[in-house]
Amino acid sequence: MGRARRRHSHNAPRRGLQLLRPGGVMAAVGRALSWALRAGRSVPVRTVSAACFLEDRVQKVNIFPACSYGNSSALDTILGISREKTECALGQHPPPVSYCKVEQDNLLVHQPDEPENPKVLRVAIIGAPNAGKSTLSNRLLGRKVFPVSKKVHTTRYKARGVITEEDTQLIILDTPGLISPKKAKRHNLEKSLIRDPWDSMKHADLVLVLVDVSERWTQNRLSPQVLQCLSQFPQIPSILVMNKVDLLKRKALLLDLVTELTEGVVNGKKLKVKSTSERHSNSTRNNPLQSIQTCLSENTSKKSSYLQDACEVQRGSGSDTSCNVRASNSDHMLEGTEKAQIANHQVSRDLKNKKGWPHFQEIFMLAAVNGEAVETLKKYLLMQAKPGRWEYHSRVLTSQSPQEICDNVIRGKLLEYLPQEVPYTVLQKTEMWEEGPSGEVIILQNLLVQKETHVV
Ligand SMILES: Nc1nc2c(ncn2[C@@H]2O[C@H](COP(=O)(O)OP(=O)(O)OP(=O)(O)O)[C@@H](O)[C@H]2O)c(=O)[nH]1
Repeated sequence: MGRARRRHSHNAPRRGLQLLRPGGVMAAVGRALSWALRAGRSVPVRTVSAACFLEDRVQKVNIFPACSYGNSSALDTILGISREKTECALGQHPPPVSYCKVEQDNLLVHQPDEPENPKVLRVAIIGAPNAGKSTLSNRLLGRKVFPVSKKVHTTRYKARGVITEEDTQLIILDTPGLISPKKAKRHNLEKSLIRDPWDSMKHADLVLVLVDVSERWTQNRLSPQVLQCLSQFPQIPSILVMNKVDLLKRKALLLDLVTELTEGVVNGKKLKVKSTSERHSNSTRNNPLQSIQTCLSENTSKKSSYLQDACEVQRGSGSDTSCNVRASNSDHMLEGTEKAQIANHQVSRDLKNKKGWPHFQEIFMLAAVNGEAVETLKKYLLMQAKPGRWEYHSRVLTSQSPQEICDNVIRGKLLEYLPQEVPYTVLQKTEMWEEGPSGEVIILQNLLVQKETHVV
């Protein structure tokens, strides 16, 4: 879609694309956005799609009747919210970036205002599609800068989020969900979905592997693509983050999952599972895990409440286990040469029976959606930062342009509310981007679909 969008840079719809019709999908999309963004009402839509405010303010989106683009006198009418209300909303939710591209661009090239002894850590977040990478990134940043939806492949390309606290800068590299080139080809997905996670790894000081523990079929194994990524960059320290713990009814299951996902080894030490009852009675045989706690590291501050409630895992003194996974050249993912395909096949075969990674240095369990234990993870990440130059000015929150954020927010909502494959083929075309009377941004975007049937 990204490539197509770049190609399609003008008003006239290209062959195969339809400008959405009055009262058709447009209205449906209008309603979808309206619901999604809790505008509270939907009104007939003619050719204009949506007006929205950046980021958190997007909930103020109105679907409104067409007006002539750039007609500022119409803006007052279509805004539909009072100046006082807007000012209040702006105060509560300052935007993550300036809505003005030039201003954001200037900030991005601005000399970082680093202190005397700056520290930095670049964290690549990788994982299967829908694991919650963007949700976690947003939580860490404390703002919604990355798109989230319940459908897979919401994130289409890598983007950076920046957290600056005191002398430390964390750069969060949010990536598309890892998928195999075969799958990408089958579903005609953009190359960025294959390329970007690998690119992010190249720039990372630490890799955060996110696993959705609520997903029954994949909760106990890392995907072959994740394993491939890890084995390609074994020198980069990695941590395992088990997400969506809130959805897990039986928290004790976490204990088994940790063992499988780590092959029973964390930070070079064998995990020794010990029940709480064993601690008290010195006998596990007759006492299955009942009330269990975890203690994955000596650093107790890293424990999440889930871990504490779930199980106790004690590190034994065993030595590091060797990993049989052979590294492959990531370039083969991009070039698609015959040699690369053979290498890829070989690695896939090697990884086929492998489920976990025995080189994680820490484990976290959290629920990104409600922020549970995310602060603990953030503190840990800040502590991992090493002396190094900041990359961004402390006022930068993301490397994305305002337009990219807006496109993402709307795409996230389309994915959330339009059925099946429809949102994957919608092209977004921004027609208007203007400041409203109270400093809010009014954005009009046309949504273009590929099939006649999607118009109705
Ligand atoms: N219950 C629950 N849902 C979560 C949690 N974290 C994320 N989600 C939901 O999972 C879905 C996917 O989240 P995303 O952040 O878009 O996942 P992603 O890994 O970025 O997805 P891709 O763009 O496909 O790579 C959304 O509906 C989130 O609200 C969590 O901790 N608990």
